[in-house]
Amino acid sequence: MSTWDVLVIGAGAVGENVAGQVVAGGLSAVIVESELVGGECSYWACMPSKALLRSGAVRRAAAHVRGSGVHQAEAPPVVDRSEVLARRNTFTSGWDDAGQVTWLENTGIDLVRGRGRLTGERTVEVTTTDGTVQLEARHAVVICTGSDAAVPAALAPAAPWTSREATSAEEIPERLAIVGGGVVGVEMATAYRDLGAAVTLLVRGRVLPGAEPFAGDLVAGTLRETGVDVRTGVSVTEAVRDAVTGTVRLSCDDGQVVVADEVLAATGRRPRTDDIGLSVVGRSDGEWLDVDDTMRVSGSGWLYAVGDVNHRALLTHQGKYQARAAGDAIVARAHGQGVADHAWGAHAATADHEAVPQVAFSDPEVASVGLTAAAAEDAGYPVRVVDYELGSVAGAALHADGYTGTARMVVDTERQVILGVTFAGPDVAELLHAATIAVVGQVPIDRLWHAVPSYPTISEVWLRLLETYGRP
Ligand SMILES: Cc1cc2nc3c(=O)[nH]c(=O)nc-3n(C[C@H](O)[C@H](O)[C@H](O)COP(=O)(O)OP(=O)(O)OC[C@H]3O[C@@H](n4cnc5c(N)ncnc54)[C@H](O)[C@@H]3O)c2cc1C
Ligand SMILES: NC(=O)c1ccc[n+]([C@@H]2O[C@H](COP(=O)([O-])OP(=O)(O)OC[C@H]3O[C@@H](n4cnc5c(N)ncnc54)[C@H](O)[C@@H]3O)[C@@H](O)[C@H]2O)c1
Repeated sequence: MSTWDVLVIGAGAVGENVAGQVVAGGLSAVIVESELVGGECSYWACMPSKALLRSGAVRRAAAHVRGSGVHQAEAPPVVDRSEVLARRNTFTSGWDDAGQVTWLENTGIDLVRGRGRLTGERTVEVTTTDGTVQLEARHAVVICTGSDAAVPAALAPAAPWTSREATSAEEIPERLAIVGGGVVGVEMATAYRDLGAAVTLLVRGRVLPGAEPFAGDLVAGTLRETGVDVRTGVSVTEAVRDAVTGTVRLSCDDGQVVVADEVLAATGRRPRTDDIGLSVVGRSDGEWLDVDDTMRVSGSGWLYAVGDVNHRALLTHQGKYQARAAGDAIVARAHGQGVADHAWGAHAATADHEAVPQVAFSDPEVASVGLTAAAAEDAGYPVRVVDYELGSVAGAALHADGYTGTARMVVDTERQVILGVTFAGPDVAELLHAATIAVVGQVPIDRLWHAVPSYPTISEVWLRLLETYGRP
């Protein structure tokens, strides 16, 4: 039995951050990884997907500025597929984790390669290529095993692509059907359209159902205008792959049939907690893990669950935020120090509840933080919603000819603070952090009038939103 202060299972971005945080706090840490150090985000999610999207986004942006030399009729698709894929491959380091392993070594984090499983209080067995090893933690075990794509039963017989195949593909299918209109669905519809595939997006409800409705409508409309066959309110009931040609035939509940060369299941995630020994803490394998705000698994004093696996916010930046809180809480508890687990305390991931930022890098982008108008009303806040057309802002008009987009601010009228903001339009991603600061800081509306946006930037929409709301 080898012993460390903290044992982390899963070396995705989140596990790495937990381990880094506890080592910085003076504890020893070992991390157990069954695939690639760096996890989903580095090799099959954020990085390759954004790399696939970037070239098309640049070409689109140029096509919307007269005189750039790129004409609207020329974009999409991108000019050079193989260059896009090659650029994507540099961001995944060719699916080689040597660079991340060097980071672990330089940070003083030990690595055991293999599959980890809880065997008792603070003990983990790792199945390696050479057999099993037993590890023990003095203070805490942290589960950071992430999530896998959830494939609906109706699609499973056709062995669909998941986000892994979509982000690592070396060939672009001529016809790609995508099932699911969440973030993966719209981002991959945008990327594969830009790469020249004929894309059909099959959505059982609305596009981007978690966002403000105008955002999903704008994305659906733009995808349609640029050649994507977007069908909403439709469910796939059967999927069959032809054994000879490899083509996939999808039958839908409205009687339509879609034939494609490949189908992508973009239908959400399931926890990677199969067979990891959760009975040790009275839980069942295969469950999402409920945690308190310091990421401690409910009812346990030593087991933490951080990142996707706790299902609080399935985003890299939010998982890393949780990792900083949990890592520092583990260090404080190990040293017998107090833990600031009150709302917005140093050891509490309070922002997970009502202040999560997210950008969908679709065409156009959707950037949001905090509560939508509907979520704020459901939560019982007294709400006033303020909308402003981004195209009327001078900076946006300069940014792109015919700029189309909308900004929404959701205000708590009792406290006069902002509960949520959504921007939908070209290149809005970088606008988001100002909104995040306003929401997390609960900056009073009357003080925001003194935060002057530079002229002529798209950020001037802040002033327009305030003017529309009226000075309190
Ligand atoms: C297509 C796609 C695009 C995305 N884009 C973005 C984006 O742009 N921005 C964003 O913020 N988020 C994005 N996300 C979400 C983001 O990828 C996840 O939130 C993030 O990867 C979660 O990190 P994690 O460390 O919790 O889990 P993971 O990255 O999944 O890491 C878990 C690690 O644990 C290992 N593991 C699992 N079980 C065991 C075991 N028993 N023993 C040992 N090791 C184990 C796995 O091999 C893996 O390396 C995207 C997701 C997808 C699918
Ligand atoms: N840019 C980003 O931040 C980014 C990009 C991609 C993914 N992610 C994260 O990864 C996670 C997974 O993304 P996702 O798009 O797979 O999940 P999601 O939950 O965002 O969307 C899944 C969609 O599939 C639909 N769906 C579920 N089951 C279905 C079925 N049987 N048939 C038809 N439709 C079905 C749902 O209604 C939903 O609209 C998300 O939590 C997301 O936040 C983030």
